[in-house]
Amino acid sequence: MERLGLVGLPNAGKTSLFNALTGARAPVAPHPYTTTETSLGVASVPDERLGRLAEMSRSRKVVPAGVQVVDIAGLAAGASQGEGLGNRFLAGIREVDALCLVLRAFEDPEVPGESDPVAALEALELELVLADLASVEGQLERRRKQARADKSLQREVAALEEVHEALAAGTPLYRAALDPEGADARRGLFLLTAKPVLAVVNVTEGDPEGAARAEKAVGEALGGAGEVLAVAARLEAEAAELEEAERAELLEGLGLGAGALARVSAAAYRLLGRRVFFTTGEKETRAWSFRAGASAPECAGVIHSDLQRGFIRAEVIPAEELLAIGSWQRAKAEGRVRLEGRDYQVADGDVLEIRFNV
Ligand SMILES: Nc1ncnc2c1ncn2[C@@H]1O[C@H](COP(=O)(O)OP(=O)(O)OP(=O)(O)O)[C@@H](O)[C@H]1O
Ligand SMILES: [Mg+2]
Repeated sequence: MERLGLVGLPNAGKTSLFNALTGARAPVAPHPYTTTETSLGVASVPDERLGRLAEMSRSRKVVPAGVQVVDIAGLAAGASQGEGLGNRFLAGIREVDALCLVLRAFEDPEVPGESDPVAALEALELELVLADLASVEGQLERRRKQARADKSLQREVAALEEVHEALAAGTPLYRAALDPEGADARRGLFLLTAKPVLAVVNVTEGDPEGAARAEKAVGEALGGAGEVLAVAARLEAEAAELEEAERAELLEGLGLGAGALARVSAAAYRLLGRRVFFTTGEKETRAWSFRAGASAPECAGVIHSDLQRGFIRAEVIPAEELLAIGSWQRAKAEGRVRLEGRDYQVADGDVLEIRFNV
């Protein structure tokens, strides 16, 4: 499962957001460095097609797709030099697939710290860039020496130099315009700012104008490098403790729609290039996560390795089409369920039934 790491200054509301997304009850407090160990949880990805399919099939169980969320210790200025919980913080970030920058925009005199999301973004970016710069500088020296003897390393050196130049100018790699040719060489560097990002602006509840303003300012500062979502994390964390129906009612009443979980997990899915397909029957209806572009046997393997090994064919119909027809049997009888082979690229929202033989 892909991992989304919550990154922010102390007291930004990372754990509140973590609790809102995962339904966990990790400690939240108005003092910095409440979180010292990284905690892991799973955010389910709400999908309204799932409930409708389950209803159609009268399924006994419904299983949504998920994304792993990692609550990382707060970052302090100077973390790249080992300040605050410096190294622990950086190690936590290395292990995730995408970054969710949590930026404080709520006002609360009880909670120490600034409420300036753009300044917070700059502070975070500076630390991440400095950490990357330190790793690139070490490697660049070594590679330059090696390239004198081995000309085949020159391309790698060129890629490193390009990265070094961007970082030295203070630009995180997620918004640097880098030569696609150097992508392979860059992957081997495991740099923090090479990961895709999204930003959550943690706003005061019940202030839509303030939220829109903060969202816009951060969007401009990020320069289109990532999606920006305004979330009232404290309120959403409280809502996450309620029963599902009560929660939906509360969020609906406040004009928050499906809430932060739906918006943030959907944004993370887009960012990570994830897609879902469905299986549906009386036993269960389930959403399965796969990488965009995966073939039918690869998707079968997401369900079980036996299904990939013994893959024969996939029966396929888009969820919306199936829902309009109203039953799998009828869809089959009407010839609307397609039979696809090994080369079929599964599309987001496909309902699959795998024929296999082991
Ligand atoms: N949108 C909000 N409005 C008002 N208060 C908030 C909001 N979000 C979080 N808080 C409060 O801010 C304080 C810090 O929140 P939280 O513990 O989630 O931050 P954190 O980023 O995890 O901090 P740390 O770095 O110490 O782990 C808590 O008292 C929390 O209730
Ligand atoms: Mg915390």
